[in-house]
Formats: sequence, C-alpha cells, structure tokens
Amino acid sequence: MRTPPPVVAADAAAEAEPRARRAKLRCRDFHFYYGDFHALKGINLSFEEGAVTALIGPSGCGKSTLLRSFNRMHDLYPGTRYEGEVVMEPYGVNIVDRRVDAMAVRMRVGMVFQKPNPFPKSIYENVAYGLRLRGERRRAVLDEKVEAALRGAALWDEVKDRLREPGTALSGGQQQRLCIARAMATDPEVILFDEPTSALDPVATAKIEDLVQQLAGRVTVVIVTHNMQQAARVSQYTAFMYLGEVVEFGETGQIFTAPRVQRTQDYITGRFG
Ligand SMILES: Nc1ncnc2c1ncn2[C@@H]1O[C@H](COP(=O)(O)OP(=O)(O)OP(=O)(O)O)[C@@H](O)[C@H]1O
Repeated sequence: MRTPPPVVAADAAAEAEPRARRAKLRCRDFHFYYGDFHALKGINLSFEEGAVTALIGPSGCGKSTLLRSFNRMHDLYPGTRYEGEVVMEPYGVNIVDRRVDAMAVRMRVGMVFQKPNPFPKSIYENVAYGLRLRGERRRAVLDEKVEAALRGAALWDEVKDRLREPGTALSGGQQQRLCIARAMATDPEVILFDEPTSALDPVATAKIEDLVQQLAGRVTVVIVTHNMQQAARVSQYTAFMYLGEVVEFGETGQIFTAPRVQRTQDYITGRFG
C-alpha cells in the first residue's frame, strides 16, 4: 500500500515533487452507446500524465470502445453517443463534448492500430502527413521532424536510404514502427495503442514494446492488449474491464500480483477470458 501523501498546499506539493502524479485524462461517469447498446457504463478513471496505462479484459468488455472515445473516433459512425465526461488536462476540456472539434482532439491524441496501416505514400510522406495537414511547408522543418520521428520510432537506420520508397514495402514490424513515427511526428500529448502487436512476430513485438516504454515520460500512453504479459511488461497502471465497466484499477504490479477483486484474480489466472 502506498503511504498517503502529506497534507500540504497544492502549489507547495507540486514544487516539492515536480513529477507528482498528474492526470492527463479523467473519465467522469463516462458512458458510451452504439445505438441502443450501452457499451460503457459509468467509467471513472484517471490516466496519469507521462505514464503507460494498460486496458485489459475479456473480448467484448469495452476496451477498444473506451480507447476510441479518447480520439472521438466513434464520431465517424452514426448512432453513437457519449455521455458524461473525458476531461483532458491541463485544459480542463471535456473532449467527448460534441461541441469540441474532433479534429482538434485528434491533433493532440494520436492512435496506432492493431494492423499496421501505412498510407499508400512514401515512407517520408507517411511521417510528414500530419505536419503537412497542419500547414507545415518548410522543407528543412519537414526533413528535421521526419528524421526525429523515425529516430524516435527506432526506424531511421533501417530506412534513411529509402525514404522515397512506399511505406507498404516495409515488413510488418517496420510498418508498425512507421505508424508510430507518423503518430509521434505531430507531438501528440496522448498516444493510443489498440493491440499494436497482435499481427506481429515476437521479435517485432519486442521492438514495439521497447518503443512503448520509451514513449513514457514524453507522452501519455493508453494501450489495449489481450496479452497480460505485455501489459505487465510495458505499463505502470492497469485497468481491468468487464461488461463495459472498470472492475479494478491500480499499479500494474498490484493488479497482477495482488488483485483486490475476485473477478480480476479469476481473469489474470486464466479462469475465464
Ligand atoms: N460498431 C458497433 N456497433 C454495435 N456494437 C458494437 C460495435 N463495436 C463494438 N460493439 C460492442 O460493444 C462491446 C464492446 O466492444 P469492444 O470492441 O470495445 O470490446 P473489446 O474489449 O475491445 O473486445 P476485443 O478484445 O474483442 O477487441 C461488445 O459487446 C461489442 O459487440
């Protein structure tokens, strides 16, 4: 058990402990509906800034639905409805309020999908894409940012001499790292990973897991995974979901070694799922 923090004025606490836990996203009584289907039921959960949080749980429990709410992806499908709040700090803005521009949310919240999905463009243009969307035209700036993003995704050395080749010519693992570079090029504050390694072999998976860990501190990461070992390896916090609710949330070590709720215990020990 963590010792409770001393009672001090908020400013003094922030000064004394600059890396103190700060929430980047806070779900407050958050609900989501696909038409009449109530997929998320009163989620209350905070995601710590700069940390990696894993969402685990059996198929159909709502992990992807929650993740996709954070970049307003459901807006693209008719009949979907958000209720309650997902507040992004430090702005204090409820990003699931339809009056908030979804494109502005997506500029701050990047996403990497299960299957690598490079655009049918060159390696360079895949990474430059978001920068160009933002109106960046200066060649030197684009070159610099593309290189930095590819270096950050541990891909630069493998592609620096073939930047004009199509992104789709890369191996599956390289394509996924390209998608990470593309997501990171615009300096998002949050990055969402939806089962990013389920289509990859073990070597490519290890590289992606390394990258996810390296991103911690620079961005806030939320990762959906079916692989409990993966959640244990890469995340600091884990939320266990079941039937559209968060059953248990805590530090990853605690969730996997000393879960407080029987259903979490049953899931992580493989009794169902
Ligand atoms: N487009 C949709 N329309 C209607 N219901 C949907 C839609 N997408 C998902 N659902 C339902 O919402 C619930 C949550 O699905 P979701 O994909 O979020 O679960 P999940 O935990 O990510 O599952 P998995 O691990 O299999 O990806 C499920 O019951 C699913 O059938």
